[in-house]
Amino acid sequence: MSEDAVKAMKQQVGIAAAQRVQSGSIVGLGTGSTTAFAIEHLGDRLKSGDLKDIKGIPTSFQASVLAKKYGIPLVTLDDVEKIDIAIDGADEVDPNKVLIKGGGAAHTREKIVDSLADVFIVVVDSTKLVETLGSTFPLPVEVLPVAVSPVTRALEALGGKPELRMGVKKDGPVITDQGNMILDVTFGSIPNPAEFEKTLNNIPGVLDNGLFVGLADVVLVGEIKEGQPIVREL
Ligand SMILES: O=C[C@H](O)[C@H](O)[C@H](O)COP(=O)(O)O
Repeated sequence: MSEDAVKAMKQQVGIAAAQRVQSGSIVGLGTGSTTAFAIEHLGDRLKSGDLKDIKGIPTSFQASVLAKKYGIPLVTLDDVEKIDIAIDGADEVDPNKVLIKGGGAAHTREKIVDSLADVFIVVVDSTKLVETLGSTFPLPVEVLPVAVSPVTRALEALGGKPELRMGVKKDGPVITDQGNMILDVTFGSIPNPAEFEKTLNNIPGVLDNGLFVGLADVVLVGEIKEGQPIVREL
């Protein structure tokens, strides 16, 4: 599939999710290239007057920068008791709406925000749909820098092949918004994600991993049909 086609699907699905936000809502703002289109469209709706009085809770510096660019007022988790709706992308989605996230190293904060939302809408293009999790994308694990070596060994003992994520346009490892590092772990497949999520998070030094189990309420999928981008619900 061409890059333009994937971009068109992401844009369409991002807009579709942003259309579901109602005036007065507290909105969790996810991270990544698909959610960026949703944030932009929320800004467009605010500007046109179609949407009023929303407040965003960003899941990363990226989301916060975009929200400011598009005129979305921001609050923190200290300012609100609940989040009405969260919109976020994913790297893999299985038929049970279980996700792998963290391709942008933001999954720890995303999980906090997405799990607090009354409605969590996932936005993906059709290339993200998989039968078995872990088959196309390594699982991101956020790790305290001092614990990278022991956590690497623990992940290997669980059958994974961990690789320290390295920066692009930056020498050395990727440092997350929280000051930690990311191990991308290839498992080949993850047949029991609910149990595995807990097993991984029990390793001392692991902050959180990219498995999102039982959190997604709605998955919107961008597809190309007869040459045009369309959106369907999984
Ligand atoms: O850490 C990043 C996030 O989990 C993203 O939501 C995920 O990687 C999907 O990103 P994109 O929409 O750019 O494919």
